[in-house]
Amino acid sequence: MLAIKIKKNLPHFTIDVELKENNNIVILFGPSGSGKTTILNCIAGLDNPDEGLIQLNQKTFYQTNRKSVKIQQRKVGYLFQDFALFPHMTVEKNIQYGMKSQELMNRLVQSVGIEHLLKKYPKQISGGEKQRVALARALATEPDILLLDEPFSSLDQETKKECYAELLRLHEMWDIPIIMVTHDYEEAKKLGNHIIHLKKGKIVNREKLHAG
Ligand SMILES: Nc1ncnc2c1ncn2[C@@H]1O[C@H](COP(=O)(O)OP(=O)(O)OP(=O)(O)O)[C@@H](O)[C@H]1O
Repeated sequence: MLAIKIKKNLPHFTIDVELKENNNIVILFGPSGSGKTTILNCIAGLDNPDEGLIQLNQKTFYQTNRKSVKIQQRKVGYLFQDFALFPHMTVEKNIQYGMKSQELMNRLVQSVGIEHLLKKYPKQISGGEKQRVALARALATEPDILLLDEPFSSLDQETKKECYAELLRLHEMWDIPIIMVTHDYEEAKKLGNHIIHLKKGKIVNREKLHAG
């Protein structure tokens, strides 16, 4: 169970959101600059709210006036908008970083279709390929929660479909919350149990799609 009730002042508005989610796929949907990435960063521990509470499975990541739990202790898998691959490591080493099992790695490498890229460095591969590597790396850590910031935006339709299927399979297998940002409403409907519509830091609509 993920419980969030946070406020954070930004230059032009205040993020003020409350969420309680079981192990669902939750889509954060909203215009550019509405606070989606900032919310993911607060869950990951890269940024802090000004006040509130962030809890995952009885573990308090953040609470007003208390020392927040460090990012390394949160067991968060995060795919960043800019993919954030380590430039000096090959694709293989990037995925192995924080990896839990070789078997899972082999499976992920195959399902996102990057077997042929393992010995290459990030600067030698395309944007869509980087995105697939970043997705495999986020999943390979077997996290307690998965945060995905536009994880499929640079992929072609065929690869997207395969990655959707793999994400749904892993979600079923691991039963963890997945919080995902996308600007693609069709994608949101295909993958999300819930869609949270954000505008200037506030939740303006909550859609329940699939049971969860
Ligand atoms: N480091 C920062 N310092 C100051 N303001 C910031 C910073 N990061 C983001 N902002 C501002 O906070 C607001 C929310 O940004 P955020 O990146 O969370 O939005 P977003 O919904 O993820 O946008 P996008 O869909 O374009 O990625 C924006 O108005 C942005 O300009």
